[in-house]
Amino acid sequence: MRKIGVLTSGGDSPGMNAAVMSVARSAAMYGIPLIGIKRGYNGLLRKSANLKDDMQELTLELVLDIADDPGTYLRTARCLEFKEKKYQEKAVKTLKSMQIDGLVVIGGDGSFRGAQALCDLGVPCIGIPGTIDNDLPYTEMSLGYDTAVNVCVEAIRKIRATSRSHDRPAVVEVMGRHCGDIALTAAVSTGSEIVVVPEVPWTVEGVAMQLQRQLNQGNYRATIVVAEGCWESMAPFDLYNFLTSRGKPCYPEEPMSAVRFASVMKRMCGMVEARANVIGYVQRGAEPTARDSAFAFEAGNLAVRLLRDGISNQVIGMQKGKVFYMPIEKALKKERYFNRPLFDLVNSL
Ligand SMILES: Nc1ncnc2c1ncn2[C@@H]1O[C@H](COP(=O)(O)OP(=O)(O)OP(=O)(O)O)[C@@H](O)[C@H]1O
Ligand SMILES: O=P(O)(O)OC[C@H]1O[C@](O)(CO)[C@@H](O)[C@@H]1O
Repeated sequence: MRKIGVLTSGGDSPGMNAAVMSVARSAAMYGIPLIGIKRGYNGLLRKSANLKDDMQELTLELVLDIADDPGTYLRTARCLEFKEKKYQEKAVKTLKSMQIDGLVVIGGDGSFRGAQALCDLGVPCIGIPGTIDNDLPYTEMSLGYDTAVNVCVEAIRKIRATSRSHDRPAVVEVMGRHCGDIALTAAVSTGSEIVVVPEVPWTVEGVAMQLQRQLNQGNYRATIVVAEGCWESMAPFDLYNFLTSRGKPCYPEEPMSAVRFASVMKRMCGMVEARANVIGYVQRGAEPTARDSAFAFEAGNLAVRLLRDGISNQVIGMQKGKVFYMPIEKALKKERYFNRPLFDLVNSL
């Protein structure tokens, strides 16, 4: 390997910087110069006027202290045109011109598809899972998920404390576009009474009945944890007619949201108040937990060792507590498992 490149792609995730630091220390130890590529695959398409805005040599001096920092030092971005072959070929040209013989890609499944495309064009790539969503079925851990869950748990505990003081239920929206893992784990870890996720179809009336059951039991401060993407799996509901007929302004085409959902619950269950909280980007911009940082450290080193040893087109993961690797193509074909029994348990107690 003359040089190795590293990039972060997709949504940022806590632990990405720790992985870059580990890649840098490992590359330095094996005597391989390391180039940091900026803003995901955009950097490989050389969109900036100055080379240094697209890539820079990552010396130890630059990255030794970034491991604990949230966000990603290399910046990240979505680069939609990279799905097209002509742009992938352009990236290969850039890599060749920079004498970069191998690439470490830190990101989620979309980023891994990009890495697979580069592998198909002859560029050795290794993927490190970095997404808070935990939607990569081949691995038990993805950088940022543990941190995101812990941020949610801390927030929900506080929300439940004030909900308890005021005897009023709360709707808490957490991240997860197509994946309800953050919502489910956060709900289980906080004793929240109801959880709603994109994986399981649901009705507004059904959740109102669940909440009513809690109220009937004297639990006036039940927490409904909803995953950001759960509105997609909601059965059609006439929000406009429901809210406007009950004196709450709403426009005809307005979609459901945590705030509107809390309003609907309040009116369906005849409560004085129900409050919505959207935890949002504090989940993604948090400092990594020790668990995420430790995984990043091991994964970063393994990625460089694999490239050094001529092993490529692999993604790194965690299975039964051990770091391992497997072919990207195979990993992307794995079916995702959603813990339905746990989901049913939370909603049935
Ligand atoms: N099929 C594909 N072929 C080539 N590149 C792809 C493909 N899908 C995605 N990418 C590249 O990966 C980038 C990130 O993808 P995506 O937005 O799906 O995020 P991700 O890596 O899955 O992470 P997260 O879901 O956590 O945001 C895209 O903007 C694009 O540059
Ligand atoms: O940065 P954006 O485009 O708002 O992305 C949000 C999405 O990214 C994720 O945080 C994953 O990185 C999802 O949970 C969320 O739906």
